[in-house]
This record gives sequence, structure tokens and C-alpha cells, in this order.
Amino acid sequence: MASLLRELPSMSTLLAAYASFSAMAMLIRTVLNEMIPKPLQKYINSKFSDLMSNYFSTNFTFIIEERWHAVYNETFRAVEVYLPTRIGPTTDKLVIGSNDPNNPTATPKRSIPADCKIIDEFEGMTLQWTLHVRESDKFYIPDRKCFHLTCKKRLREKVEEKYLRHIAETAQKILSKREKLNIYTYNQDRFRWESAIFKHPARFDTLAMEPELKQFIMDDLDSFVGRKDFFENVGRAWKRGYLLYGPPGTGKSSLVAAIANHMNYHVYDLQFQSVRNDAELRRILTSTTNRSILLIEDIDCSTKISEDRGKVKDEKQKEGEDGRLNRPSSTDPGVTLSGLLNFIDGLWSSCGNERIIIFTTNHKDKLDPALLRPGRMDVHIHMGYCTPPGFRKLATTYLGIKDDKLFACIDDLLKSVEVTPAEVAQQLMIKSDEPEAALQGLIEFLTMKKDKVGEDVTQAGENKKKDGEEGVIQAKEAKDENENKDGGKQSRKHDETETSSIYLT
Ligand SMILES: Nc1ncnc2c1ncn2[C@@H]1O[C@H](COP(=O)(O)OP(=O)(O)OP(=O)(O)O)[C@@H](O)[C@H]1O
Repeated sequence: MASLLRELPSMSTLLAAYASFSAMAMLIRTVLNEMIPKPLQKYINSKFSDLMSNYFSTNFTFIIEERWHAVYNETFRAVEVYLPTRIGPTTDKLVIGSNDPNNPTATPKRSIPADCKIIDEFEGMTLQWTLHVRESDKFYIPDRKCFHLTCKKRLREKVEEKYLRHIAETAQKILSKREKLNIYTYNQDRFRWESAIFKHPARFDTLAMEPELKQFIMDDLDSFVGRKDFFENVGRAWKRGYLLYGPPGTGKSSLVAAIANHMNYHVYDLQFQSVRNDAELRRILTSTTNRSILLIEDIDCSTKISEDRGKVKDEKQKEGEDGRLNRPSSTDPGVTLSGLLNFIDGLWSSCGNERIIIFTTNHKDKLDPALLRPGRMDVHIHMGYCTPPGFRKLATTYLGIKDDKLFACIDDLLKSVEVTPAEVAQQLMIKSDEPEAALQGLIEFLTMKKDKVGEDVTQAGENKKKDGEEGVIQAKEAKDENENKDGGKQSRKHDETETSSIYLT
């Protein structure tokens, strides 16, 4: 032992060696600093530290981004649902909130804050999650979100095979048990769908519609849900399109709410005006979930969608333009009909399952024929003026009565006056706790409307009289014809477009 100690260098030798090594290192560093440009130094440093950490680290990180190629990443969505259920004592912050104005005392919902570590345990493994948000420096590019999942390198395969599948299954269970429906609206500034609780009271049994029509729609919806294999076998995307058209106040929005409640589907309410172009439309539509309704209301108000493509082209050619229909302008919404059709029944229609697409319009005649072509929207539903069965339904809903001696009189008036279910409902609501008074008020309202129509027709006749003898004869003929129909008072002409109807394409 003593001989061994004697062979060791002395303390002063060690210090001298250390000093000369340090001097040499400093010299090399100074030379390298002077000779190698800064960016290259940075690059070498980062490569070196990556290499070291990869080589020596025992951890492995999965990165789960919000979008996977062109569509929303379902793994990301599953993690978003699953992770808030795994908040444990190691988590030191949490985002909470509620979007249910009907229930302000409800327990707030949880969401994961950025850069917060969450530890999960699964089959003896410890897993660490972090949500990263990379802010975009360009206003037209959304922020990028991704989850980092870190585990031990040796557990990588188990995590991939078992843990991630467990997350997908758990999220699926949570989502299938959803008690509350959401209505989503697209926030153009934040590039994302934002939700509110959807608690619309409209149901099929409160809708004033022809009973057969109502039954048809319910059967159609029910058969759609159970026909996954059918759609697959016939090579069609598992989607159903409804076009609801009719005057304002006939219940188009109420029918959408009734469909959502019947199917237990979330509603994505898209305003075309908030979409910049077809590429953005594709992005928006591919971020919606399965088992949902895509609602585009008043589709006729979107000029590019509603105008006949032929007409647009002709007009543009007349103006000496190049006729490119799809070019967005500063005033028109940038979405084109072809962009929309591509999602309805084009190649993109196969992205997603169990989707219902609903368009509503007050002016079906303004829509591009391409949108009405057979097979595009599977079912066209005309929402018409209030009929006697519709009125009875409203009387049951609003007054709680199934029959009354005044019903016959109201039925007669409804056959001769164009009145929307919204107007009838409004009248019944005024005195809903006094059914007799409410019905009497409705009779007065309908009679007033009928008389007004009569006056309008007489006025039109008088105007024509001024225009010449021929006009007088025609007005009289028209008036006589109506008088013959309903005992001297003006009546409305019932044609097939005034009552509710259905048309399968
Ligand atoms: N068929 C109906 N059955 C029951 N209630 C109805 C019906 N139609 C209208 N109403 C009542 O009138 C209100 C307005 O109707 P709704 O918004 O559904 O009509 P709409 O056809 O969508 O009108 P718009 O074209 O102006 O959007 C509803 O909140 C509902 O109370």
C-alpha cells in the first residue's frame, strides 16, 4: 500500500497538470471562437447536445400534433378528452370553465393548460404529458398545438400498443356518454370551432308539421344510423343531406334542433361569410367530428353558392373578365360552389362518418341547379304554412289542449290564410294560461289577415282598372273566382308549394 502511494503523483504535479490543461482548453476555445462563425458554432453545439442526450437519455417522447396531414388528428382529440380525467396531485395548474349559461352552478369543465406537466400511471408505467402551443407569427396561420408524451425508452412499444389504444377507447366511451350537446361556430380570428351548450327545446313531438312528413324524417334518420354496412357495400360515404326550404318562420331551424336532439348529434353551424376560401373550407370541415350535423343556414345568401354557375360565367365574360368562377373577391365570400360540392359528394366526402349535412333556404329557386341535382342533397323538405294538423300540435304544446269548440273555425281560416307556424305560436303565447282567450285572439288575428289580403287584392284590381278595361275584367274574374270559393271573402290559393312536402332526390 505504501509503495502504491509513493508511485502516485504529488499534489503540486496534479495542480500543474490541471493548470496547463485549463490553459490549453482556453486557448483552443478562443481560437475556435475566433475562427468559427457564430451560427456554425450554434449548429455544432445543438447537434452535439442532441447526440449526447439521444445517446445517454433513457426517455422517449411521442409528439401528437393537432392535425395529421390534411385532417384533424383523432389521437390528439382523444388525448384532449382523456387527459382532463387524469389530473392528479402532481399537477399544479388547470384551466377550468363552463359554457352552460343555463346552469351557472354546474361544476366547471377541465382543460389542460399549456406547458403544464401531467403525470399518468398505466399498468405500472409512469407517463408524463405536456401540452405545447407554438404561437404563429402570421395572422392567417393558426397557433400550433401538440402534446408531448414522455416515457422510458424501453416502454415505447408498450405505450404505443397498449396505452394509446387505452386512451382512444376511454375517450370514445366518454364521448358516447355525452349528456350535453354542443353547438359550434367557427371563429375566423382564432381559426377554430368554438362551442356552446346546445339546449334547444325543439323536439319532433313539439314540431307543427304534417304527421306523415314528421314520421318520414324520423324513419329516414333512424335508418341512416343503422346503415353503416349498407353505405360501405354500395360504395357511398356515410352521409345524409337535407335541404330545408320554405318561408321564414315555418320551422326550418326548429326542425334542425329537433334532428340534433333526436340523433344526439352536435351541431356545427357554419357561416360561409366567415370562410376565406375553399382551402379554408376544407380545413374547417375536416375538423368537425363524426356523428354530427353540419348546418349551413340561408345558403341562398351566399352569392357564389347560390348563383347559377352558367350565369356567373356569362356575366364575367360579358364584363371582359377571364371567367374564373372560383376566384374570391373582396366582397364575395371566398368559398365556391365547387369547393362545397367537393365536400358534399366529391372525393372529400369520404372524410368522416355518420355526418348529416343540412342546408336551409327561404328561396330554393335562387340556388344553383348543381346543388339541387338528384343525389346531391338526399332529401328536399318543404316547410310550408301552418295547416290544421300543425295548429293542433301548437295548441297542445302552447295551451295544453287537444280539442275545443273554436278549433273548427280556426281550421277553416287556416285553409284560406297563409300564416306561418311562428305567427300562430306567437298568438297562442300571448295568453297561454287562458286557452279560450288565446284561441279567440288567434281567430281575430287570422280574420284580420284574411281581410287584409282581400283589401290588397281589391286594391290591385282597382289599380288595374285605372290601367284599362281589360285589367278590370281580369281583376273581377279573379275576385269572382275567390268569392265562389269562400263565400265572398278573399282566400289564398292553395297549391302544392304551400303545404309541407318532401322530395327524395
Ligand atoms: N313548425 C313549427 N313547429 C313548432 N314551432 C314552430 C314551427 N315553426 C316555427 N315555430 C316557432 O317559431 C319560431 C321561429 O321558427 P324557426 O326559426 O324555426 O323558423 P325558420 O323557418 O327557421 O325561420 P327563418 O327562415 O327566418 O330562419 C320557433 O322558435 C318556434 O317557436
